[in-house]
Order: sequence, then structure tokens, then C-alpha cells
Amino acid sequence: MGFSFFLVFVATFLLFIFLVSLYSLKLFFFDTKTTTSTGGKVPPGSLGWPIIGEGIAFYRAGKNGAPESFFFERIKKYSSNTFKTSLIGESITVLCGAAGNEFIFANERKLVTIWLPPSIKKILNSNPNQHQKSPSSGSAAGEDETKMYRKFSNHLVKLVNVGLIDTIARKHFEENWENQKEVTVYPLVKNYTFCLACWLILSIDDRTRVEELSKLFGIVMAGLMSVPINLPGTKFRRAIKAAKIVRKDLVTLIRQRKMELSTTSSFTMEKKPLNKQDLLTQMILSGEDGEDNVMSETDIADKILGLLLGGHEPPTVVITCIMKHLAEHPEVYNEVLKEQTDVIKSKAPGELLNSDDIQKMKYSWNVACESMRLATSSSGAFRQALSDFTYEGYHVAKGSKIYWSSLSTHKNPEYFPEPEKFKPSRFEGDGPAPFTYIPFGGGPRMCPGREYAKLEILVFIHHAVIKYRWEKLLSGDDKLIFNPLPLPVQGLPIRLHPHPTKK
Ligand code: HEM
Repeated sequence: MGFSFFLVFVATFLLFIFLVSLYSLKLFFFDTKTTTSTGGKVPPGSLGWPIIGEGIAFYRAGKNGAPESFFFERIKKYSSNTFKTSLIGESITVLCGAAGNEFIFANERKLVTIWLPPSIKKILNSNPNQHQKSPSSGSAAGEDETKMYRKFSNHLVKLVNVGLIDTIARKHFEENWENQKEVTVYPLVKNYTFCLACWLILSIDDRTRVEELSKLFGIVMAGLMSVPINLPGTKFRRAIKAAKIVRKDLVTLIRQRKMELSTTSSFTMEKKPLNKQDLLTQMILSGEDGEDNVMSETDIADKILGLLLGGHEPPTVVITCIMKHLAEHPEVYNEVLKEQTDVIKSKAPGELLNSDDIQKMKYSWNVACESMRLATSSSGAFRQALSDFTYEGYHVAKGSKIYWSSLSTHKNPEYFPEPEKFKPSRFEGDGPAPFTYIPFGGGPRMCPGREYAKLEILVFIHHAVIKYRWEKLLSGDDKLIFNPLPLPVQGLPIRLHPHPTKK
């Protein structure tokens, strides 16, 4: 008894000493510098605790449904739109406000370039060291990648025809919504966006295969949002494994497709298969025109993995949030229903939607925009300084990590009065001021999938509203939690009320 008490005492004492040392370390090495060695001014802010930095405060703000509070508290405390913090084990300079957004977007590839946290690269890239050139290499890292995304996004725009999305949406509603009294929105929408992405990117529509892939992507996504500890049983380790399986699967698919493409018709000398004009075929053929480098199989697999992930998760979140807002605002729902009914009236029974119909969905798009403002699915992104520069009087050293945040403007009353209110009318007329509303980012790295996302969102909302009214099953209890993507706590369970059919 006496000895175990002694052990507990020693352990507590050591823990105390450890915490005091950490705190001293934090005070002396992390937070005190106000000037750099060359005399430049360091942005104000705290780097928090060693290793964990201010990660807990950031995570807590999201968990409480107000991730913007992390930014606003610091802007207020330091009276500055630029501050330093420490997240994911890195010291980071955060640029807030419309001016900060504009600065980042205008200086892409000049002063800043993309930076991915090592944990994300470990999951998404087969060779995590290959894709991010160091700023010292002198070239703007990611430039080729951005050019490649632009090219494929142009192709995607040609591929994505509204009728095709409409066909997939109709099938989705028939198979998953019809005859249901209650549904949970998030997993169903995920099924819709993932099926769509698999078809447009890979020409895969086999249900079992899509389901298998979807499960693997679920594991990858959970790992991306987890603590990056690579130990057996952790979400992070499972995500690395799942991504490896997807990549292996994709490489097999790439080889099959290459074989099919090399079967040249002796009559027309054209490459087959002509029916698979998806993004995969484009990537395999890229380089044949002499404009770009030929992509290796692993490179294509990495890019497809990223596109499938980025191409279905953000639109899923956006559609789920729109469904939530429509349930909470019957007056907005009625306006959307009126607009969508007008679209139907101008068409023959069963006729598929086309791009003219999309043009008529202005109010519905305003509703989507307002949902994206309140529940931004991509709340910001990292950059790295390509050279030393000064911003708002603060010195940013070459190689520093930077973060731009859409939350600092989307929820700012200066740009959006009564920011917590759901008001689609904000997007009427000229809409928000430049660089204040940036759900798809901006500048050269602006989301290449935004047009595709717009179509899949509007077509989905068209069918949901034309077929049903709905009410939330968890009234008040399902606030949005940002982890880091915004989602209703239990995936938004709803009760469906089909519209009475006219006799
Ligand atoms: C509502 C849906 C979507 C939202 C809110 C969204 C948001 C964003 C944002 C904010 C960025 C910029 C990140 C940065 O500055 O570093 C981005 C980039 C990107 N998005 Fe999206 N996205 C959506 C849908 C899609 C879709 C459907 C695809 C593809 C099919 C896609 C593919 C990409 C890719 C490849 C990039 C990287 C571009 C580059 O690094 O040059 N996104 N997205």
C-alpha cells in the first residue's frame, strides 16, 4: 500500500514537472518572438502547446458548430486579420478577410503554392515525396497539376450533359426514395454523387463494384479526418490500407483500358473503345498530343483517387445541407417548388432536363449558394511561401505554411449582415462583394469541378422538391458539426411526404 502510494506520488510529480517544462518551452520558444532574425515583424498569435499547437481549440470550435469562432476570436484578440497559429504540428500564418483571400489567389505560383499536410499526402499519394516540390526548387510546385486539372475540367464540362445526370438521378430516386416513409439523407446523397462520379470518371456502373469502392472511400475519408497516428487499428492506418487497395484496383483498370484503347480498328484507324470517353481515357491519352507529359499508371491512379474523393464528398455535404435548410424554411421550399414546377410545365412528360432548364433554376441556385455560405464544405486550404514576402507589414519567410479561410468572410457580418440567418436573397443582383464568397476557392486553383457540382446539386434538388415535402425527424437536435466537413449530427433523418398525384 505504502509503496504503491509512493509510486503514484512519483508519477504525479513527474507529470507535473513534464507539464511545467512543456509550458515553459511553449512560452520561451513558441510564442515570444515578435521579430525575425532579419528584423521583420512576425504576425501576432500563439503557437499553443508543443506538437498539438492550437489543434484542440480548432477542433472544439468545429465540434460546437461554429468553426469560424476560432478565426474571429484571434482576429479580435490580436486586432489583426493576419495571425500565426499551430495546427497539425505545423506553425501556420492565417490570412483572413477579403483582402487575405485576394492576396492568396492573386499570388498563386508567384509567392505561394499548394501545400498538403504530410498525413493527407501519406493517404492520397503513392509516393508522398514526389508531388510536392520544395519551394527551393525554384519552380511553382503544382503548376503542371493545375494545368492538368484545367484540361480535365474542360473535358468534364463536355462530358457532363444534364440529360445524363438526370437519367442517373431518376434511377437513384426510383431505387432509394420511392415507397419510403423515412430516409437518412446523407448516405443516400453519397450514393447518388458517388455513382455519378464513378460513371463520369471511370465508366463504372456495376452496382456491386460501385458499392465496394464506396466502402473503401468511406474508410479513406474517415482516415483523412482522423488523428494521423499510424498504428494498427487506427483510422489513419486503415485509410492508408484502403487507399492502397483502391490504387491497385485502379491500376488494373488502367491496364485493361490501355489494352482496349490499343485495339485499333483496321478500317477507321480510330482508337477504341469510343463509348468510354471518360476522364480515365483522357488521362491515359494525355501526352499523345505532344502538349503534356505522358502520365504514369501510378500517377493516373493517384489523380483518379483524388478526383473521386473531391468529386463526391463536397457535393454530398452541400446537398445534405440544402435538404436541411429546405426542411427548416418552408417559405424558401415553396419558392423552390414553384420554380421547379415551372421547369416541369415547359416539358413533355418524362422529357429529360437540359441546360436551358438549368438556366431557369436561378432561385434554387441562390438557395444552394446560401447553404454553401453557411456550411462551407471546404473551409479553406493550405499554401506554402515560395519566397520571403511582406503582407500587411508582417514578414512571411520562404517555406512558411499559410492558410486561407472562407469562414473568415462567409460568416463575417461586415460582408453578410446577420450572418447566421438563411437568406438566399443575398445572392440576387450583383451578389456578394468580390473575394467574400469563395466556396470553390479562387485564382488558378479554383475548383475545376464547380460546373459539374452545380449540375448535380440542381438536378438532385429538382427531383427531391418535385416529388416530396419533408420534415426533420430530430427537430433542433441535428445542428451542423464541422469535423471538418459540416454535417447534421445523425446524417439528417427525415420523414417524406410525397406530393399528391393529380388525377
Ligand atoms: C460543391 C462541391 C465542391 C466544392 C465546395 C469544392 C471546393 C473546392 C475548393 C475550395 C477548392 C480549392 C482548394 C484550394 O484552393 O487549394 C477545390 C479544388 C479542387 N476541386 Fe473541388 N469542390 C467541389 C466539387 C468538386 C468536384 C465535383 C470535383 C471533380 C469532379 C472537384 C475537384 C477538385 C480538384 C481536382 C481540385 C484541385 C484543383 C487544383 O489543385 O488545381 N471538386 N474544390
